[in-house]
Amino acid sequence: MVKICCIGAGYVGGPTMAVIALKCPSIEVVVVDIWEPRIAAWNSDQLPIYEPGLYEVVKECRGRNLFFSKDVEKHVAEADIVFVSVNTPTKTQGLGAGKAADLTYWESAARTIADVSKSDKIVVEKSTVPVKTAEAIEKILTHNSKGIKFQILSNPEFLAEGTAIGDLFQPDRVLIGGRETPEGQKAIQALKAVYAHWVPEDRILTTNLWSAELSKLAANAFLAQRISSVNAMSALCEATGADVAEVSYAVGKDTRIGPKFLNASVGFGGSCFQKDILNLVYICECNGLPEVAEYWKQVIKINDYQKSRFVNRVVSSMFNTVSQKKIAVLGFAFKKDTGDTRETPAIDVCQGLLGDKALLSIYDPQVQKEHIQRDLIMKKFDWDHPLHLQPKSGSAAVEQVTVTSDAYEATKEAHGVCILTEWDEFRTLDYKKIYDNMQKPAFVFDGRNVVNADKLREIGFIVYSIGKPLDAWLKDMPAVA
Ligand SMILES: NC(=O)C1=CN([C@@H]2O[C@H](COP(=O)(O)OP(=O)(O)OC[C@H]3O[C@@H](n4cnc5c(N)ncnc54)[C@H](O)[C@@H]3O)[C@@H](O)[C@H]2O)C=CC1
Ligand SMILES: O=C(O)[C@H]1O[C@H](OP(=O)(O)OP(=O)(O)OC[C@H]2O[C@@H](n3ccc(=O)[nH]c3=O)[C@H](O)[C@@H]2O)[C@H](O)[C@@H](O)[C@@H]1O
Repeated sequence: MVKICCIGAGYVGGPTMAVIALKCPSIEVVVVDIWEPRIAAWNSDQLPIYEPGLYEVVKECRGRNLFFSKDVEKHVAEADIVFVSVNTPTKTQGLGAGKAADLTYWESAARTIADVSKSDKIVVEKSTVPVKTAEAIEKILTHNSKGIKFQILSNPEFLAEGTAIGDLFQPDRVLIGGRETPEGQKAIQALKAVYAHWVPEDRILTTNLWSAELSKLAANAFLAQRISSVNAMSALCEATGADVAEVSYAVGKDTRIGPKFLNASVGFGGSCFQKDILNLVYICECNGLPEVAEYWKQVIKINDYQKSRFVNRVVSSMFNTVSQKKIAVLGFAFKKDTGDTRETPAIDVCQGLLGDKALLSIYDPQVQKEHIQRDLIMKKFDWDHPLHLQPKSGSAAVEQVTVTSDAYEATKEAHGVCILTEWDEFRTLDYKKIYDNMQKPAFVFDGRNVVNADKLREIGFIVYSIGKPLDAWLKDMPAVA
C-alpha cells in the first residue's frame, strides 16, 4: 500500500489529504502537525476549520485510510510520498522583510524529512513558495541524506476557502512540476497516478519545477489583479454615476475576459493574495526587474486604497467624525463560508474606524470574540505563523470593541452599519427592524454589495454601496481618500 504523509494540518493540508483519502481508498494518508490541539480537533467532531462539506469527507475516511497524528517523525519515516503544506509567511525581519517569504517552517520540515528518512521518498511542495525553493530544499535533503534519494516535486494548490471541497473534487487543473531527469519524470508519474483516481488526465498538467512554482504565484497575482482592477473602476463609477455591477457585467461578457472574479468589494483579503504578490515583487526585484515589481505592487496599493477609501467614506458621511458613535460591523471573515480572518479587510477597516474613536459592535457567524480581539491588536504579518508560535503582539483587548452573537444586537442603537463580509444571512435580515432600533440618520455602508439599496432607502436608510451611484446625501460630502 502506498503511504502518503502530509506535514501541516491546515486549511490546505487537511482538506487536500481528506479528498485524496476519499478518492484513493488504496492509499494510506496521514496528516501530521506539530500543533497538538489542531491534530486533536481533526480527530474530533469539531474540526479545526470551517469548510462546507469537509466534515462529511473526513467522517467517511477517518480511521479507514485517513489519519491525523502529532507523531511527525514516525509517519514521515514510513511514507513513500511526503507533502509539505506548512506556513510560508511574509518575513517580518532581516533581508526582504515585508516582502520575501519566510521559509523557516519549510526548512524545518525539510530537515525533519532528511533526519528521519530511511527509504527513498518523493517530497512534494504543496505550500506556495518562491521560485527556486525546490533547489534549496533539494540541497537540504541531499546534504543530509545518508545515501537516501529524494525527488522534489512542485504541486501547488489552487483551492479557495469556502469552496475547497468542490474545488478539490473538480479542479480546473492539477499542476505537477518536476526535474527533467528520468528519476524526476518517474516521480511526476507516481504523483499523477494519485490524482488520476478522480481527475481527468487532460486536467493534470506537468511542467518543469520552476514553471510550476511560478504558475502558482502568477495565478494568485492575476486573480488579485482582477479585483484591484474592478475596485479601481468602482472609485471611478462613484465619481461619474456609472454602476460597477453594470460595468463588470458588460466587461465580463467579453469571452476573452470572462465574468468571474469581477465583484467590486471593500478589498480582497485571505492568507495568500497579498503574501504571494509581495513575494512575487521581491523575486522580481532580486532578478533586476524593478518595472515588473512596480507593476505588481500596484495591485496591493489599490487594495489598500480601497480599504481606506471605505473608511473615509464612512467617516465623511457621518459629519466627518465617528468619535464615540456606535458602528455595527457585520462580517469579519475575509469572505463568506469560512471562519478564516487572515488579512481580512475587516481588520484594516475596523482599525481605521477605531483610529477615529468609533465604538465598534462586531458580528460574524463564524468568528469568535477572542479571535476578533486578537486580530485587532496583532502586528502586520504575525497572523501567518501557526497560532501556538505567533509572536505576542500586544496585551489588553481593544476596549471600544464588543462582539455580539447576532446582527440585531450588533446594530441596536448604532449610528451606522458596515457590511464587510458577504454572508448570505445579511441579504435577508429584517432591515426595517434594524432601522427602527438605530440612531437617526441611520447609515448602511455596504462593502460587499449584498443589500438591496433601493429597498433600504425606502425604509429610510442612507445607503452607500461600493461603486454604485451615490445618494444625494453622500454626494454632498467631501471627496474620498
Ligand atoms: N489557505 C489557502 O486557501 C491556501 C493556502 N496555500 C498555501 O498552503 C500553505 C499552507 O497554508 P494553510 O494551510 O492555509 O496554512 P495553515 O497555517 O492553516 O497550516 C499550516 C500548518 O503547518 C503546521 N506546521 C508548520 N511548521 C511545521 C513543521 N515543521 N512540522 C509540522 N507541522 C508544521 C502549522 O502548525 C499549521 O498547522 C501556505 O504556503 C499557503 O500559501 C495554497 C493554496 C490555498
Ligand atoms: O492561494 C490561495 O490561498 C488561494 O487564494 C484564493 O482563494 P481564497 O483566498 O481562499 O479566496 P478567494 O475566493 O480567491 O477570495 C479572496 C478575496 O478576494 C475577494 N474577492 C473575490 C472575488 C471577487 O470578485 N471580488 C473580491 O473582492 C474575496 O471576498 C476575498 O476577500 C484563490 O482563489 C485560490 O485559487 C488560491 O488557491
